Amino acid sequence: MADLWQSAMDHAVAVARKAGQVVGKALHDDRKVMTKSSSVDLVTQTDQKVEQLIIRSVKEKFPTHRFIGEESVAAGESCVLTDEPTWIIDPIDGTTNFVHTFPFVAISIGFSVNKEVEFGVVYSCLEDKMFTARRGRGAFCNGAPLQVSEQTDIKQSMVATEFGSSRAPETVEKIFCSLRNILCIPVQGVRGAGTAAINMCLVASGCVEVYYEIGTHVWDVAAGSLIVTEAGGVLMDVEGGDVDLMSRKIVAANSKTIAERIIEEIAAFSPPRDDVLPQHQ
Ligand SMILES: O=P(O)(O)OC[C@@]1(O)O[C@H](CO)[C@@H](O)[C@@H]1O
Ligand SMILES: [Mg+2]
Ligand SMILES: [Mg+2]
Repeated sequence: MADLWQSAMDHAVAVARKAGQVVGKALHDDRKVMTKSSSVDLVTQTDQKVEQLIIRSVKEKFPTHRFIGEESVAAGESCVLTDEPTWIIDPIDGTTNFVHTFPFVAISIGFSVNKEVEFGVVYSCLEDKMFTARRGRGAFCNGAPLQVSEQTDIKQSMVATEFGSSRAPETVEKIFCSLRNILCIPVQGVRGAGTAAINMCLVASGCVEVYYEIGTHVWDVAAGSLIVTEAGGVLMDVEGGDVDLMSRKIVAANSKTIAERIIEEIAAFSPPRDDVLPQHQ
C-alpha cells in the first residue's frame, strides 16, 4: 500500500507541474472571467481546463480513485469525503490573482484515504516552487526540508489571512473585528498571498507564524494542511479544538501557543459546511 501512495504522489507532482505550465501560458492570454457564489468569486476557463486535465490524467492511472474538485463541485458534483482514496483538487488557488496577474497562484492537490490526508502537493507555479508532504515523512519545497518558525511571542509574529469572497456586511464586520484585534495585539505584520494554499506553505516555510481564515473550502486547504503539520506546525479550529477541513474554518500555526493566542482574537462565524452544500458557494 505504501508504494501505491508513493506512485500516486509522484503522479500528483508531475501533473501539478504540467498544470502549472498551462496556467503560466494562460496568464497573459485573453481571460474570460465568470463568477460563482458572488461577483467577486471568480472562475475562468483555465480553472475548468486545468481541473479536467488533472482528473483525466489521474483517472487513467488510478481508475478507482475518487475526486473532490472545486470546479466539479461548482458544476453540481457532491463534496463528500469517504474512506476511499480521494484526490482533493483546487486547479487554481488564487483565481483572482491569476485574473489580475498578481504573481501568487497555486495548483493544490491533496490525497486522502480513510479521511486522512496522505500527501499534499502545492505548486506555486509562477514562483516555480513545488511544496510537497507525505504523512510521516516531512515537508519539502523543491526537495529542501521545511520547518516552521520557532517564534513563541505573538508580538514578534507575522500573521496571514484573507478577506474571502463574501461581501455580506455582517461577514465583513467580523473579518474586520478579528483583523483589528490582531493588529492591536500588536503583531509585527499581517499579510495575505491571495491563496490559502500558499499562505499555508508560508507557515510551513517559517515566513509566517500563523494563518487563519473563515470561508476556506476543503480544496483550498487539504494539501496545505499536511504540508504545515509535516513541517512541525499545528492545525486548529478558529474556536479552538480540532480542525475539520470541511468546516471552512482554519488556523494553521507554527505552534499550539501561537494558534491559541490568535484564536483569542478571532470573531468567529460559521459559513455553510462544504459537505452539506448542494453546490459550490
Ligand atoms: O477560488 P480560488 O482562487 O480557488 O481560492 C482562493 C481563495 O479565495 O480561497 C480561499 C477562500 O475560499 C482564500 O483563502 C483564497 O484567497
Ligand atoms: Mg482556492
Ligand atoms: Mg480555485
